[in-house]
Amino acid sequence: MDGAASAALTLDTAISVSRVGKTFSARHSVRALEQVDFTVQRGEFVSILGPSGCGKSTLLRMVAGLIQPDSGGEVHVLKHLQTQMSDDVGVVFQTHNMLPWETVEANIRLAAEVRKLPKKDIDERVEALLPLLKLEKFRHNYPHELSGGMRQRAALGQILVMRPKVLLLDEPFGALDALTRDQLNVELLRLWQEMRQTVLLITHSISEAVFLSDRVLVMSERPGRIIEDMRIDLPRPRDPRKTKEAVEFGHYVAQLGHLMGVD
Ligand SMILES: Nc1ncnc2c1ncn2[C@@H]1O[C@H](COP(=O)(O)OP(=O)(O)OP(=O)(O)O)[C@@H](O)[C@H]1O
Repeated sequence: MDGAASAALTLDTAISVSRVGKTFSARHSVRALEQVDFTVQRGEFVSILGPSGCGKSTLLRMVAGLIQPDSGGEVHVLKHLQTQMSDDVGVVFQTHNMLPWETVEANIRLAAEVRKLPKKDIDERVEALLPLLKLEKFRHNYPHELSGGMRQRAALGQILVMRPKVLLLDEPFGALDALTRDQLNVELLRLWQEMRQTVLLITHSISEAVFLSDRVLVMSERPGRIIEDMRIDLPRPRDPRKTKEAVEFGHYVAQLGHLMGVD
């Protein structure tokens, strides 16, 4: 890391991505990312918007330690060079990862049990999580007995049980209808306000990004670069109706729409 990049790694930095590029060379060579640089402070909620195929998921998987950048690029999470997955970082994908033959509660307990956390601690964590996720009444249900929104809430629970300091969300509500998605966004904000993890969210929805975030990063067409880093100065806590009716909300949405060429 050079001087400037290391200076950016202040005490409060949770995620630092510096000079990251990625070329995949499977069937044919694809340059997915080019010179990506950004930092996320501890406790910040940051969203990434960008056209389909610009490398958003690739970037998130790098922050998760699932794939490595090309030489020269570095990703640090909580001051550690990210070379593999760690329990400090939780990732939720668009499709859930629940075992169909286990109940909601058993699925939520799973990661903590695999890591052999004391039963008492797991019990406490699950009892705290179920009401937060509004799943108390469904704890004994199986995944196929849940609605899509409940399944994604349970999937979030499977990750939150590990109390990750950094939460990476790859379009976690992307497959849901608009109404359920709006409801889950409100719940996600509520959870974040209680737990205050650092969150990095990938979304295709401009209004979702503005509603949830402290900052929105916009990526270019592939190879993806960060072309905008916009601070969202809307007051918190954010009431959905008041926030979305605010003139400033409309301005942010319009500015981002313009940058993404959708206006
Ligand atoms: N494991 C891989 N092997 C080869 N190519 C890959 C791999 N993963 C991603 N790519 C390519 O890298 C590019 C970026 O993909 P990525 O999934 O990161 O984009 P994205 O912005 O998340 O897309 P979308 O918004 O459509 O989900 C694509 O061209 C994709 O085909």
